[in-house]
Amino acid sequence: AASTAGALTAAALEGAPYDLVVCAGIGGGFQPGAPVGSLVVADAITVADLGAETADGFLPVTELGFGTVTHRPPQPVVRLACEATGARTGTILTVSTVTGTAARAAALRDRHPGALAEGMEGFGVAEAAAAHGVPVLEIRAVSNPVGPRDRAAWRIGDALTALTEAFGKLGPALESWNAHDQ
Ligand SMILES: O=C(O)c1cccc(C(=O)CC[C@H]2O[C@@H](n3cnc4c(=O)[nH]cnc43)[C@H](O)[C@@H]2O)c1
Repeated sequence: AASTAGALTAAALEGAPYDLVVCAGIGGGFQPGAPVGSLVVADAITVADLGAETADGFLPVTELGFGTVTHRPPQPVVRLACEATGARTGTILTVSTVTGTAARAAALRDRHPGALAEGMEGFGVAEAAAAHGVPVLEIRAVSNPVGPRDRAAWRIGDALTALTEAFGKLGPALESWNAHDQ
């Protein structure tokens, strides 16, 4: 969030503001929707653990009466990105603790039925972009299943290769999008 805000501020001060912020990285995939090696583009970027724990369960900040928990990338950009890269689309959760048990994965799926992936940066990046009035896109290549911690199941190299290939297609596809028409 801090780096994104700094880059957006610097660009604006130089008179060359950005039209789009792209948050890209590897992530965990909820099974069976997002297998290892697949790509996910967010139609919603949702922070999963920003709130308060109560005796009756978790309350997101919005239910406490403040803040935001979801940012929605522009639909035309999501569609272009999916068409160009073959990515699936769904909610990408932002967590501050990587999920490491089946119980936590199930709890997240119960609370966020549309969740396909989780990562750690998307919501912070989206908050910074929103503060600058710039749209945001999040793309994740799935390096591991969301669930019981199993380092042997990580495929970071394969995920980074998939992400690199996707980026080769994303740039040209996004050039056909006019930020000012959204
Ligand atoms: O130690 C672990 O069990 C563990 C499992 C998965 C990922 C990590 C990381 O520290 C990676 C942080 C980095 O990668 C993204 N990422 C990748 N997989 C996940 C995930 O399953 N849940 C959340 N974030 C993930 C994350 O966005 C960071 O950039 C450690």
